[in-house]
Amino acid sequence: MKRHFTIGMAGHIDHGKTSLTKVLTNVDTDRLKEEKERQISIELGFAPLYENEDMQVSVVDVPGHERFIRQMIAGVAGIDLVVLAVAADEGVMPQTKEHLEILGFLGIKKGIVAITKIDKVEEDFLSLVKGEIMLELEGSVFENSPVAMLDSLSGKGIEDIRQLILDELGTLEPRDTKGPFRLPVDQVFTVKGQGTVVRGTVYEGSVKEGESLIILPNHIETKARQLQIHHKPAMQAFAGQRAAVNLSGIAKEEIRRGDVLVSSEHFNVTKCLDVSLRSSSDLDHIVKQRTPIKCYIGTSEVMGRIVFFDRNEIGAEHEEVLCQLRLEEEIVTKRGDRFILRRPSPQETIGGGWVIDPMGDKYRFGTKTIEELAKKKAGNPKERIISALMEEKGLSIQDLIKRTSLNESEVKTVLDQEEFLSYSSGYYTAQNIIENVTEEIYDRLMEYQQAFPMRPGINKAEAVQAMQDAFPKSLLDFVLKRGEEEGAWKRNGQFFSTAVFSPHVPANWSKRVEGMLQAIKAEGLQVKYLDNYMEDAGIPDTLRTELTYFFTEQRLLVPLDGQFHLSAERFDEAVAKLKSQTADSFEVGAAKEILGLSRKFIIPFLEKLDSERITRREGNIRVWVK
Ligand SMILES: Nc1nc2c(ncn2[C@@H]2O[C@H](COP(=O)(O)OP(=O)(O)OP(=O)(O)O)[C@@H](O)[C@H]2O)c(=O)[nH]1
Repeated sequence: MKRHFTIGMAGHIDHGKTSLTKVLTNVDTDRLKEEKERQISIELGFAPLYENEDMQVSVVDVPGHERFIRQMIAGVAGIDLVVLAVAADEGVMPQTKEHLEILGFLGIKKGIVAITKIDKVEEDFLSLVKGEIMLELEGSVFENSPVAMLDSLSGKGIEDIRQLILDELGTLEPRDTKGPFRLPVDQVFTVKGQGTVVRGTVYEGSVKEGESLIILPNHIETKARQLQIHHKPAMQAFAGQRAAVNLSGIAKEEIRRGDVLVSSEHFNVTKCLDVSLRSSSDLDHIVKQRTPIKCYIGTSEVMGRIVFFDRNEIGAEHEEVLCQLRLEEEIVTKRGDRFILRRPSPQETIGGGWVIDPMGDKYRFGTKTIEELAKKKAGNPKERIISALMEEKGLSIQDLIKRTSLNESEVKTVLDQEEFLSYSSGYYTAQNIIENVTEEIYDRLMEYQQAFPMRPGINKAEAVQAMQDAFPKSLLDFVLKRGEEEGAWKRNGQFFSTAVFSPHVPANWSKRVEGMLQAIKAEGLQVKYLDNYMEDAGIPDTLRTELTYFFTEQRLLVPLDGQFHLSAERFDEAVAKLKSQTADSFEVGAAKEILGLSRKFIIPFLEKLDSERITRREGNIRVWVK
């Protein structure tokens, strides 16, 4: 398959980037009128450099002026190789250095040094000039890079650098064009008769004409109606290619630079990132805890703050710091993405680094958090999955792909291992999380039983409700069922209790309660209000509701109309007696006589029979049902 590469041009203002691009590609990237007038490249200029059956190469001419560093960051994201232009007559200048550092932050590994304007230096001095420049480049990505000596005006050295570029590109690993498609938008415009077009470098994956796409972070659905690569129609655009995508059904106002075009929901929309940060070696001020920053990531530029967990400030020490970025707006990112932080004003590079976890959380200040972040940073696929599961307890495959930035097959390979299991269709967790949830549920049952020994256990809905903030509901359902099957607890209707538990009166009250039940039983069917017996037995108010519930639930007493509570034994005897002395049905008068009850007691008693479906009332008579 054809490979696609983008080459970036970096270097100090006026060091010949645009001229070199022009002689290499025959395209004048300084194409805007304003640029022509001011002789400064304002917009990023892209031009095709080379194409054969195996590869297609384009150049992005990155402007050199300090003010335009933001554009350089947007352009460099997605670049395979950087050509650093250094004018022979000036050598390495301050802005060259800033570019070098930014390239380092952006993780650019391959470079070529183009020493331009060699016609401006005596030939005898050239090797000296070259030596000096290479000395300045020590420690940067260009330290061991091939060097070309050029005169862009006469074309001297141009064929050498073209060959160097192709040779270097040949040594690069192919970009992943198989994964989900992502294109950070850097330009949005309307084309007459076509509608909205966005342009950017395809970061990963590929896109086909007609494909359904999503614009993040606003989740707007759209379609790639047409594709263009370097102003020529194309059926498909691949990672590394600069592409223009004509989108259907979208107004220009709905999209802006910094938005990201994706093919699936595999990407995180986030405002809080765990990152590895290195400060700039030129940083001349202290960056304090929660300092406002401007974060450049992909093509987005968002204000935010740095949050440290093991210090309150950083200087120019350049060491790696694990910290967090809290942004004011949502961005789209995944693990491994590079970013640059700048001071909002005066504009100055603070540092840069890469995203460890795109979905950061609130953590405590202290070494424990740093240890966790270090683990996350080092994490192999399995550790990353475990760490995401530990935070969320259970996740779908889609969520795991987002959280870990692994691809689908990597996620599935890890989930196939025995430490993981599916608790609901498509949702996974780890065995030890199941154990933790089991323990937590068990502890809750024990606590509940201690607090309410007279209740049959904890109501399922209540238990799920109480734990739903910490665990997904379907995971709780799964663990409740599994614990029941394994005998960790038992279920009685809607109630769960530990396996050996049965509701009981607390030992210190059992004697009095027993006496009270005897007293109620002794009174037969003509009882006083339950409260009177409680009073007589010296049962405190606080216990009465629980006890009443217990008596009914355990069927020690049968409540009539909520006022009287009969001993269950006496109630059953009365039902048996009535049944034995009547035929299929009976009238109130007959029941009164048989049971020797006054109207005050017989009516609630018979209504109880109806409500228990022992009898059925039909006008004046009651028919036995069972
Ligand atoms: N003599 C000589 N002049 C050159 C050479 N390359 C570029 N120039 C001149 O240097 C000036 C700046 O060149 P550009 O190519 O625009 O430089 P640039 O780095 O793209 O500048 P910015 O885009 O503004 O950062 C122009 O006047 C060019 O004609 C060269 O090899 N020899």
